[in-house]
Amino acid sequence: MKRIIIIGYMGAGKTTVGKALAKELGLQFYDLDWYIESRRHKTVPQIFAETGEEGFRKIEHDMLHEVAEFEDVVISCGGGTPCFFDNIDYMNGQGQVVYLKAEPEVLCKHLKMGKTERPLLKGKSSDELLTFINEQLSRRTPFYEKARYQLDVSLMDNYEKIKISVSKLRELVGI
Ligand SMILES: Nc1ncnc2c1ncn2[C@@H]1O[C@H](COP(=O)(O)OP(=O)(O)O)[C@@H](O)[C@H]1O
Ligand SMILES: O=C(O)C1=C[C@@H](OP(=O)(O)O)[C@@H](O)[C@H](O)C1
Ligand SMILES: [Mg+2]
Repeated sequence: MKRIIIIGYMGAGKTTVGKALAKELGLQFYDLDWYIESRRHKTVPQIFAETGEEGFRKIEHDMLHEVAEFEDVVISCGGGTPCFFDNIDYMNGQGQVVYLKAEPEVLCKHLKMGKTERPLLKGKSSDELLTFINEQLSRRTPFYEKARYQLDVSLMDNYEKIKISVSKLRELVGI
């Protein structure tokens, strides 16, 4: 039974790489944010607007316990998932957890390119975004570093190289 769980900061490429990895391995792919949206019939920004971050974190915790029971899956979490409750310890007990790591500048670049709406970053200028990432990343790193595996994707920073990220990830996890 395979269960690979991908964590890391917003913009690291968890959703993108997780999906590509699942496809290559013929495993089912779950993105925790998408799962929450389909179970709650609401978007992540709507949930934040209606229940605040605190409400979102409770839902995220409960939904994590649903998806992390599924077998033969790749699960991509949200950037904050490992940093609340005992989520990271739970994930480590459930599967092979990989921290997708990237430099703040790379995260910033990805976040500006993507279309996904992220309530925590809304309305920030370029400078504010980089400052925010630096601060929040240093608070979150101790949680991310509890992952069993780490893969730095800073040097794999273009679409062709997503394939390389996937094969390095496979090598790392031994799958
Ligand atoms: N290795 C990469 N090279 C270039 N762009 C990437 C790479 N990984 C992700 N992206 C882009 O960065 C944005 C954020 O990726 P996403 O997978 O949503 O990150 P996360 O789920 O970690 O927040 C997306 O627009 C995605 O296409
Ligand atoms: O880092 C965070 O706290 C969040 C990351 C998002 O997921 P991605 O990391 O996939 O963007 C999403 O769960 C929500 O907007 C909160
Ligand atoms: Mg994502």
